[in-house]
Amino acid sequence: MSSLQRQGTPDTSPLLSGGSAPPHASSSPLRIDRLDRIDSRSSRDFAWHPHPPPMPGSSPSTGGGFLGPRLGSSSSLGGGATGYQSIEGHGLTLSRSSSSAADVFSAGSGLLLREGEDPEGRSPRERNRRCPFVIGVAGGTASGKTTVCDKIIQRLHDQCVVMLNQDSFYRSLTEEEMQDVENYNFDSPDAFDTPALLECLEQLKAGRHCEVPTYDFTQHRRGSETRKVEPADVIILEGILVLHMQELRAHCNMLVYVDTDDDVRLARRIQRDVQHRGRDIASVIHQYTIFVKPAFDQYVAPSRRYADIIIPWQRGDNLVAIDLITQHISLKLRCHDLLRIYPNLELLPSNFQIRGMHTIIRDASSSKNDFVFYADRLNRLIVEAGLGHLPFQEKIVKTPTGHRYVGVDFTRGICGVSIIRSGEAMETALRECCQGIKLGKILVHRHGPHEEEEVIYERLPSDIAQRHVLLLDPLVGTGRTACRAVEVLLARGVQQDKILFLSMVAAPEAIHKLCGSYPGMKVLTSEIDRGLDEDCRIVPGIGEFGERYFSD
Ligand SMILES: Nc1ncnc2c1ncn2[C@@H]1O[C@H](COP(=O)(O)OP(=O)(O)O)[C@@H](O)[C@H]1O
Ligand SMILES: Nc1ccn([C@@H]2O[C@H](COP(=O)(O)O)[C@@H](O)[C@H]2O)c(=O)n1
Repeated sequence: MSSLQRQGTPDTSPLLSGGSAPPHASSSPLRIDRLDRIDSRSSRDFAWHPHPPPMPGSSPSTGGGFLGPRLGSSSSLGGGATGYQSIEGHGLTLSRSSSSAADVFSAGSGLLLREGEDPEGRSPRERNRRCPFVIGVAGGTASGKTTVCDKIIQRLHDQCVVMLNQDSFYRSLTEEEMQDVENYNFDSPDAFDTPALLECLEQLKAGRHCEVPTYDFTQHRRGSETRKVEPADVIILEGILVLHMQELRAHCNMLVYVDTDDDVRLARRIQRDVQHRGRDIASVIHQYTIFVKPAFDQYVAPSRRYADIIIPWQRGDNLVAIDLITQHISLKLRCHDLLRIYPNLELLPSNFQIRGMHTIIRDASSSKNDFVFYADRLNRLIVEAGLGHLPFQEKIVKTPTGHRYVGVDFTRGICGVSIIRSGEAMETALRECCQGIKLGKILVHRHGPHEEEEVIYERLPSDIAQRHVLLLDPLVGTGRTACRAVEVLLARGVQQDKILFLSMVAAPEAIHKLCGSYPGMKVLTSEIDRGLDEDCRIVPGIGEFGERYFSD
């Protein structure tokens, strides 16, 4: 009997508990590759779907793995790494990343559970889950994938996270294959029951539980038991071929590659397989040479190019990398909490152009010219996005080539109302988009952060009650001034569902107040910041917007 056939302790646990990684923080850089892809995938796929979401049809980039900017601990980059931005409280530096979780406030996880029949037979808990954030984690055998996932799960302790191991979906060997198990290639894609894994993944993404097989590495077959996995906010899919298999990658919002030197992996593998998988050293080395290493070179190493994040994992725990990943996931989950709670909240879809505009606008050292230029540019995008929410009517026109074009007609009867003084900075964008639009103004004054808001001045179109109103204020912090302005409009007979509130930056407090108090009113903002400081200023914020825009 070869050691591949030996009896031993079944290793069917979803998490290998063994292993004691040295608890020192590594200064290894985390190689960030295309965090923009994480974001673009996230904005497309990672949305709250009351019904099962559509299958994401992502087409992975084939760009080189290490071309992206680097991220490392502050010690590794030092102060000289220009162009890098600090993540508050963690001493991290990153480049091009979308945001740190520190910038965003958690709205909690107020699930909207309702009892009742579900046509798909899901429980209320299953039904009300949002579409989960899926992280694919790959890397060579014994690279530390499970350990990395374990650490991510520990850090996401306030979120509901489940793990799917590709290992659990190894096919059971037939009697014939068992006879010649030494020559069976467990590192080939054919060794896995990928349809079963996909089915589980799809069930979880649809908000349903799934039954995951248990696998016995000593017997090379599935156990009779299955493991029930409940739907969760975050699904971690881990395995050697997760990044290699396009059908698995397509499900992931974030792709992580755990990068560990071959010799380190072989040493870890020998130790693990001997201790936990009933093998002897000779058989591990034989299997490694004949199958594991060639398959690594053929499938696993090349799949690194699909990774958004590559984590060097040979020298202790790379906590910098783990923190960055968990911060990014928290950011996504928290933003979606607000979007899920308030159907009347809209976020301007982000991209690097928009992030770049925010960066200049938020930079205290930006010149007045730059501030105004980029504020106007961003406001224009916000206004255009806002106008897209107005009702429309079909309109058919004839093109110069004589063909029919079925289009839409812009809504008539709209007006803008700016909240003085910052809101007036958005008037330019509105005028540029809607020629000749009527504009009104409201001035709300508050003597101190805890005083009542007082309406000092209002000048509104006389027929405002018949109009759709775009209410403009680039910054909303507590939301109290904005609410007071909304009250003025309502008192003038404007219907709630004909008000569209447009802002550049909103604190979560303002979102709660505006969206919660006026569920009929749509609120559109470009970014949601972390919160308010003790003086009720938005953090990280923009500063005094009106002052920066209008003063000489
Ligand atoms: N950073 C590390 N330093 C030392 N040992 C580690 C480290 N990460 C993982 N290990 C050990 O290496 C072995 C393989 O790790 P594991 O996470 O199970 O790898 P994989 O899931 O990629 O096969 C385990 O025994 C684990 O405890
Ligand atoms: N019966 C089996 C099944 C798989 N293997 C090896 O497991 C490795 C994948 O698991 P990791 O935790 O190391 O990622 C893979 O390299 C297979 O060779 C096995 O030895 N026996």
